[in-house]
Amino acid sequence: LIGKSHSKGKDNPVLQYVVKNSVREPPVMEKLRLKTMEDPWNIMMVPPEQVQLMANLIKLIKANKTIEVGMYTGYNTLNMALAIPEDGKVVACEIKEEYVNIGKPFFKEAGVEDKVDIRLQPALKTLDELLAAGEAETFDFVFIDADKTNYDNYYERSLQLVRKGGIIAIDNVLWSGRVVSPAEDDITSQALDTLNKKLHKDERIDLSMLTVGDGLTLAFKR
Ligand SMILES: C[S@@+](CC[C@H](N)C(=O)[O-])C[C@H]1O[C@@H](n2cnc3c(N)ncnc32)[C@H](O)[C@@H]1O
Repeated sequence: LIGKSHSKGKDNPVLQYVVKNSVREPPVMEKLRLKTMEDPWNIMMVPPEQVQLMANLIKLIKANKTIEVGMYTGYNTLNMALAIPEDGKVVACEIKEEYVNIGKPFFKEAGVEDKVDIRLQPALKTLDELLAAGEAETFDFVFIDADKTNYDNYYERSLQLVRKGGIIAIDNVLWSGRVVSPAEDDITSQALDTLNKKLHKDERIDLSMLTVGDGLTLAFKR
């Protein structure tokens, strides 16, 4: 697995060629990415080559309402906010205020702050609140990228929240390759492997598992 262009794949000439010859990053996103690179946990950030794919999918399906499960500094939240129409919405789930505060000024600079609805609490609570508020089947695109052991819960909620033809994108599904034979005490790899195998048989979706970044599954709701 090549990995992300700013971490494991930093010195991979083929990946760097891909980035150099295909990434079209808006200046405000470049600023947020560089700011995020100052954070010691920048390895968590979704790479530009991946956010651009998700922006293209969002435009392709004419997504209006989206959800980010695990926002970190908001690089993909900003990406989605820029890809949706003026009246669109991104519900951004995060538990750490320090991360949210890094992203906020860039949402403002991009003029998309009104599209971003930040929920500073556990993502599962937010997804359950959206369902309780009658928002089932009103979302077009969900990106799952928070605590891995909760992924199955996020996936099941997302399937209820997304409309037919909507997309659930699930990040880190290859977990640096560790899903291939998870160690006995590695509950994260085990959880991801179990979810991958469940999705393979799940008749509620069509799917593609991509080797971009740390592995990205696209689940298209039937
Ligand atoms: C891999 S990072 C997300 C990267 C982000 N999607 C991006 O665009 O760069 C995972 C984030 O999920 C957050 N997180 C962890 N557990 C969470 C939970 N239960 N609810 C909401 N966010 C959570 C972490 O604080 C972290 O910022």
